[in-house]
Amino acid sequence: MFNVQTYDNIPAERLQWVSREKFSIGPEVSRPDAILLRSHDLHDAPIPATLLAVGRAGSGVNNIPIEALSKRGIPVFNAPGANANAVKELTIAALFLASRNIVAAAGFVRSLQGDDATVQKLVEKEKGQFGGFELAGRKLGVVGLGAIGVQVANTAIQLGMRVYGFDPLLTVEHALHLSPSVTSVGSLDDLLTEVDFLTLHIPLDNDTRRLIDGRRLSRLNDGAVLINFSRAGVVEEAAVCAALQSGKLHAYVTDFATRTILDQPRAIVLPHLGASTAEAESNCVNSVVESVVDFLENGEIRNSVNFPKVTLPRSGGTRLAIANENAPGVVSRISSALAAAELNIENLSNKSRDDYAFTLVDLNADIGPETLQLIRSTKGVLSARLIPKSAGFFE
Ligand SMILES: NC(=O)c1ccc[n+]([C@@H]2O[C@H](COP(=O)([O-])OP(=O)(O)OC[C@H]3O[C@@H](n4cnc5c(N)ncnc54)[C@H](O)[C@@H]3O)[C@@H](O)[C@H]2O)c1
Ligand SMILES: O=C(O)CC[C@@H](O)C(=O)O
Repeated sequence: MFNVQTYDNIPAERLQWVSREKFSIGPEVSRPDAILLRSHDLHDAPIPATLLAVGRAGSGVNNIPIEALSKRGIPVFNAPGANANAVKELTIAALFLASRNIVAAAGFVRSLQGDDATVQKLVEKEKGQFGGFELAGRKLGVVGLGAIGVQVANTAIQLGMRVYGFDPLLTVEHALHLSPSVTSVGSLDDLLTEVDFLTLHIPLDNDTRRLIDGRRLSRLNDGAVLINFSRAGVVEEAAVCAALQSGKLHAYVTDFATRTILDQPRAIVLPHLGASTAEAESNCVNSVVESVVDFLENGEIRNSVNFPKVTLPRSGGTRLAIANENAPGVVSRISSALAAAELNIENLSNKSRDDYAFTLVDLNADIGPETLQLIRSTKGVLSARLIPKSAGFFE
């Protein structure tokens, strides 16, 4: 039985397909083998000694202490692309919210007092202050052409916008899905000088924190619109406020509420709603739970953000799942320890990614506690566990 502790109200009905004979799942579960969460911040929490995996039912992983978990040999899984359509749709909505002043206009109408005739008179008298502009022909810059950015760029092309994209780490997979009508720009500064709208679809990390600062905002066309469904920290908040106040920015549409931003009249602030659709929530939970279940039962790694993809068809015997440093000699030390215990390796897969590697070893016989301990204490091994012979993961 594996214990899976959940955070962020991940609904039990989304987990109905997971066998309760094999998995105890819920917020009250203790001594977790796995943690399943959305935006819950794990940075200041102690890492449970029992923990084998963390699953993020979403895309961004800045709420998870990736490096500390990696050093303990704990893979972190996410759900790449599973909420991209939901975020794309809200980002497209944001273009309209800003260009047609929809939030302020709707607020104005809602505030009107009086009978029909009075209301209609006021509407016709005041509507001029909410006049907008059209998207067709306007220039949109998309920063980050991953799962979300590609979809936003392609849909904006269909709306008749001229779209410019910037992503220094663009993958072949995402490039293949990008409309040929999107112009790829080689530097962020060059992209900024082109555009009327800028939308951000990048992860928050040490390279992207405050990426959009005062200097970069000053390169945008006057009256530009900034859209942020990425994370609050990818913009320099004080610079955004200054740009709103000076008119450099016509509007800032963001999914991330802070006191300062809420006090800006031309900020349109949403309550982190990008991925909040039934479809996205279901896709995210299904995707990440599938990865976590496969890892717990099989040791295989798919969709991890800190360890490589490793798969190995089960040959029926006992399996060792080992997280190790990506350093010379580790795999040979592991096989020497197994040979010393007179265990024959039937099948082995070792894959590496940056500083870390993961090794699956199928053995022809059961492994004793002393040998497992020996593997765990082998230089370069971060974690090792035994996966007994097992059939079928899902009911
Ligand atoms: N508001 C929401 O509810 C919501 C929902 C999903 C994702 N997000 C945020 O959006 C981010 C992107 O999500 P995704 O699913 O598209 O992720 P993704 O990993 O598919 O795409 C991110 C892209 O950003 C690119 N990138 C990284 N650093 C960059 C930089 N400095 N400049 C330009 N491009 C850079 C990467 O190469 C990658 O292609 C997430 O990390 C998360 O923070 C928010
Ligand atoms: O879980 C959510 O509601 C938000 C998820 C989103 O921020 C993500 O990074 O996938």
